Amino acid sequence: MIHVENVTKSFSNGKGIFNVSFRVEEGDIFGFLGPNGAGKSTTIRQLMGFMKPNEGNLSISKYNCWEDAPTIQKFVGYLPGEIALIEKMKGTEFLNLLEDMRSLRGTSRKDALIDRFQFDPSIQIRKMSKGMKQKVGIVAAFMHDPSIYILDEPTSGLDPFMQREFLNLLGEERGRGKTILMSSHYFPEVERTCNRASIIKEGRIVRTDSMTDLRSLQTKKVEVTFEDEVEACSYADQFPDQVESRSYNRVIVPIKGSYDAFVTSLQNHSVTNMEMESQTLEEVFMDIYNHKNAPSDQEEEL
Ligand SMILES: Nc1ncnc2c1ncn2[C@@H]1O[C@H](COP(=O)(O)OP(=O)(O)OP(=O)(O)O)[C@@H](O)[C@H]1O
Repeated sequence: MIHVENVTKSFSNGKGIFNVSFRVEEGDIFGFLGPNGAGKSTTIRQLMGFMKPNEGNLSISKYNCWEDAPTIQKFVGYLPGEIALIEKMKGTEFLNLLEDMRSLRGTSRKDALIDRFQFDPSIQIRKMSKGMKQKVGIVAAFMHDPSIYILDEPTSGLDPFMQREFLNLLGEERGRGKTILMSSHYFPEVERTCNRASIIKEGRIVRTDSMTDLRSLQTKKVEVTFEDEVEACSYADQFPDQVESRSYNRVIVPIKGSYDAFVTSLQNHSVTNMEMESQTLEEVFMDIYNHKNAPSDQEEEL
């Protein structure tokens, strides 16, 4: 549905994005995750046809993002990272103008969205707070009920309550079969919302995976309590590669992926208690980001 293939866009200062590839399939909520300056907006601007790549191809459905930019800009629900609204207009005037441009008067979801995000659109845009402007941008991106959304840091400027409301809306849209690409630098948001994600660092994709696969990279630490110290020592001696540490009758066993070997290792040992601690997905992302978990060739996995 959304294809980014070997895209390079470099600026005169040497920054930009380099050989970026990923695919968003129909019905995905796809997270595009990276810190400030990683290249998220540069990629998204090319997807919306505002910028031409130096190399590579970007397409949405059957449309080429550069050549068919007007078509793409019409049917995609786009929320820019830096919202440039017509400052002297009132929110209502701006949204009505969009409704007219899209021939939607009376049929759009505008009023329901304004109610949902609880703001007063009758205020002049230049007098609105950042969060209010963001809400106007959200209404503008969602009101024509598009089938594809491209959202650049959509929760930026929203308070936690409104962030939750927005993520609920994304879940509902996904339930209606919509395809969503959203950039974020906030790990828990992507963990909670997306089914797949790409991680971008300094203009290059570090990894693309399903959330399920990213979760399987979580290291769990199991603290096993044996009946007595002799039993714990016997276990630690038998499985020195599995045991991270031992203290009296307890051992710590880190596990990544399958539990089979761990479960088998406990046979014939007298265990009285087990407690498990999981790495958060944010820690997994940070490991990937710092290359501890990245595939050795740094190729993305599609
Ligand atoms: N027009 C431009 N001219 C020169 N450098 C640019 C231009 N646009 C972006 N850059 C640089 O390219 C890099 C990627 O920027 P980009 O805005 O895509 O990052 P981002 O991941 O969206 O960050 P943020 O989360 O801060 O919005 C940055 O180093 C930025 O300074």
